[in-house]
Amino acid sequence: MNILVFGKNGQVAKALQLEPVPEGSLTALGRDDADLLVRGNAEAAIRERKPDIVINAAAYTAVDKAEEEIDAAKALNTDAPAEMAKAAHDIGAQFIHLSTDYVFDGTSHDRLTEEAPTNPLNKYGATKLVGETQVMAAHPKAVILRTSWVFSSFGNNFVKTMLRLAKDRDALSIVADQIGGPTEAGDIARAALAIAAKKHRGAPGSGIYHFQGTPPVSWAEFAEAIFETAKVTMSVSPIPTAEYKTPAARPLNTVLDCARIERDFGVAQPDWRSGLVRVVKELQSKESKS
Ligand SMILES: NC(=O)C1=CN([C@@H]2O[C@H](COP(=O)(O)OP(=O)(O)OC[C@H]3O[C@@H](n4cnc5c(N)ncnc54)[C@H](OP(=O)(O)O)[C@@H]3O)[C@@H](O)[C@H]2O)C=CC1
Ligand SMILES: Cc1cn([C@H]2C[C@H](O)[C@@H](COP(=O)(O)OP(=O)(O)O[C@H]3O[C@@H](C)C(=O)[C@@H](O)[C@H]3O)O2)c(=O)[nH]c1=O
Repeated sequence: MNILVFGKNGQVAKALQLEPVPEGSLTALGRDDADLLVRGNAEAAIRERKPDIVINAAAYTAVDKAEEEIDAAKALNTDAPAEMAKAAHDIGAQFIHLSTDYVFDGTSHDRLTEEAPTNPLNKYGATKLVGETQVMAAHPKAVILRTSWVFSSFGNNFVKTMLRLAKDRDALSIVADQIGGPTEAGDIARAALAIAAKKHRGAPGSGIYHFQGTPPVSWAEFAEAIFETAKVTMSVSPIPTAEYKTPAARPLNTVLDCARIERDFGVAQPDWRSGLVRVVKELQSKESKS
């Protein structure tokens, strides 16, 4: 099983590169190998390497900046995934793509199934949603993992932001009315590889699958858990979204129903608290070495 990953230096791609690939190999490509802003690069890379499976972990993930840089967000989140899906389909490769809880508007009070109505509030979510549709149109057997609130010891994420802010602050105001599920990049990588192996052996599942850490929390509760795990003293004041102004609007409730992925691929919902312990340990060990 030969896997080609796009997004080499991103959180999920880095986690993928740390996992063992039984009976196979994994090659990751970054911006220097294939700049995805240039049409045709993704297709050329897939045709040249002829993998069994393509995993797209590249994206434009700067949610606020995407409001301004719409062309780049569309190129990365819509056009490049569509091109990859078509090229993968053409050479007979499986395709696994990642999407986001920000395709929802967050107004539902229920757990969101894969069929729940979408209505992105921001450009990042909108470009990811069209990406989902185009991927499935180009490659009907593709798998799209919709995940959320990704954290790891690499790149940019909320855990690293909180620990960075704690260096010169002893109090933070954090939104408490946005509820979702933090998801460790390592858990996403293991889920994607388990699905890749099953699809490679001919397992039938395809389409959109929700995959999110549990239990559901607010960003404020997540921040409390981060400081508690890292043994950092910090006063967290819960605030409503209205009091934290950002260029891009964010959805309130994005608690995802993850039953389908367990039913079709036997992938259980991970407990983010275990992932947080691992990631805080990794960050503290990196810091003690620097
Ligand atoms: N982060 C999150 O909280 C969430 C992420 N997701 C989805 O999961 C997936 C992975 O996210 P995550 O690992 O956090 O993403 P990251 O932002 O950590 O990584 C994205 C990668 O895309 C690469 N990239 C950006 N522009 C280009 C370009 N022009 N050409 C080639 N590569 C480029 C970046 O490269 P470089 O390092 O060179 O900039 C980076 O390595 C994405 O699809 C994202 O939408 C879903 C829900 C939540
Ligand atoms: C730094 C900070 C953030 N916040 C709020 C802002 C926002 O509502 C929430 C999270 O902030 P961030 O900007 O770090 O997270 P954000 O970039 O919105 O994270 C999203 O990224 C994309 C890629 C996804 O796909 C989503 O699933 C989600 O993970 O916390 C505070 O309330 N206080 C603070 O001091």
